[in-house]
Amino acid sequence: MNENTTQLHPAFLTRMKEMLGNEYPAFLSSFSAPRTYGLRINTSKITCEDFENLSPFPTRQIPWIKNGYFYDEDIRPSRCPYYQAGLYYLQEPSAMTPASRIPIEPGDRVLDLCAAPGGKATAAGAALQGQGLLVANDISTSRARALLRNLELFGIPNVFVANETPAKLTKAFPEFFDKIILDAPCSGEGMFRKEEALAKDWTPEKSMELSEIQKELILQAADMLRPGGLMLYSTCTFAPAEDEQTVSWLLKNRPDMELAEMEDYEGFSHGVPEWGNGNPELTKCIRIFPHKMNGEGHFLALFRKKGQAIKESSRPHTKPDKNAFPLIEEFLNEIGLKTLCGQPFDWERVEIRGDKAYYLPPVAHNFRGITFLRNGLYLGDLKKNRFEPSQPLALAIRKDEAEAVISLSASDERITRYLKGETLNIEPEEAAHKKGWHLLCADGYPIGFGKLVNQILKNKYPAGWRV
Ligand SMILES: C[S@@+](CC[C@H](N)C(=O)[O-])C[C@H]1O[C@@H](n2cnc3c(N)ncnc32)[C@H](O)[C@@H]1O
Repeated sequence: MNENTTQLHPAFLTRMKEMLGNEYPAFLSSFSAPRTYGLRINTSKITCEDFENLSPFPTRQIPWIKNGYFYDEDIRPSRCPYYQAGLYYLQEPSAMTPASRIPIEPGDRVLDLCAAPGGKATAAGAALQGQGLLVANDISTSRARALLRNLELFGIPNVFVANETPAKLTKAFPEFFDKIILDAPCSGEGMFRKEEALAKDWTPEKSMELSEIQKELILQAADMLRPGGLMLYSTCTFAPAEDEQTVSWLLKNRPDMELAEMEDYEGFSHGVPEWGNGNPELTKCIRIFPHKMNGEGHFLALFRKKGQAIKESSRPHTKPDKNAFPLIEEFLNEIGLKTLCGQPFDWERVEIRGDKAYYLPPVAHNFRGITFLRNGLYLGDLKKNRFEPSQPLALAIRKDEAEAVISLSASDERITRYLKGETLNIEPEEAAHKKGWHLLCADGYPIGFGKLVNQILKNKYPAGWRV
């Protein structure tokens, strides 16, 4: 045992030795290997090719994730303005795998049941390209807030961020979703290298306790999946009680659920039937071990619900409050915005609540009784005679979608100063107009709003977003 494995509980090591046999020494050695660092490109804002051309730091493609890149430990991608523009999400490479193995298409109705802080939900939202609906839920209020912030940073407009018990959601959404991600709370054995606290907190009883929760969650999630829909179950643990055994339990209790194949990669291992109830179908599950590939540790199972359901088309929203529209319209005209996330701006989706304006998801649903943090995109505030745009609106606008922009190079020190809340001097040739609302962009990618007066850009980057 080396210094990196002395923290590990002897019962954990004994179980891993039994599971891995002659691979066990390699598994142990992986604890002395450096951690892997990754970022995932937000393809709803930038293509991978454009990112590769733009990236100011070196990256290497993650071979099993189309839009994922490794970066070195000494790089701080969160300090780069592209991060504040929502161009990528920092995520451990194996944790990118679940969202990459469920085929989400624009227009789908997607649920991420245990979504905070948003590692999988941001990927699902980007795949939707503004069409369909993403319900992202977490039972913890503080974690749901972090989830909302990450979805806003990613510029995802068609989202409903809930803070509910899965039982309540199950009642509201019977057989509603085309795709479901259940990234369950787990003992986190695959994250021991990344988070030492998880290793210290591990007890032999923990997996059994968590597996009871996982069984309940997976049944509730199955209830919300429409026939013909797909559900991805994942954990970041190696414990069979939380992996193959949870999957076996669902298959046994829900004959309408079957396992589906996922796109393979040479470094993946597969589910082991004997670690579950012996069902040979369990080999369709994917396991990620740190001694087999450049990732920490994960388990994935993709389920299909048997049968077919006709996909309901989106319904228009009812009763838009048109009184507030002129102020919003005036603002949209001022910045020259006609589309949002590539779709024509749809006034039927504008909802006014109090003095706030929202852009509802294109899929209408009755969310009554559900505790939520956000329904749609927060557009901004209605003041007495004017409209103040929100930061989430700035981030939902795609490159070249607005006309009134000030586009500086990401390396221009004014971008850093803007992100700190300072006012900026802008040369006449740098701004689209002489005065008024502008969208400040880093290399064309929106960062936030400002108001130009006499070559001074008044900073509208909200205090809570500053770096
Ligand atoms: C593994 S984390 C999710 C990570 C997230 N999917 C991501 O990729 O960023 C599990 C989450 O489940 C939430 N959770 C725990 N128990 C839950 C329950 N009974 N129902 C819903 N969420 C739960 C936790 O608050 C936690 O945020």
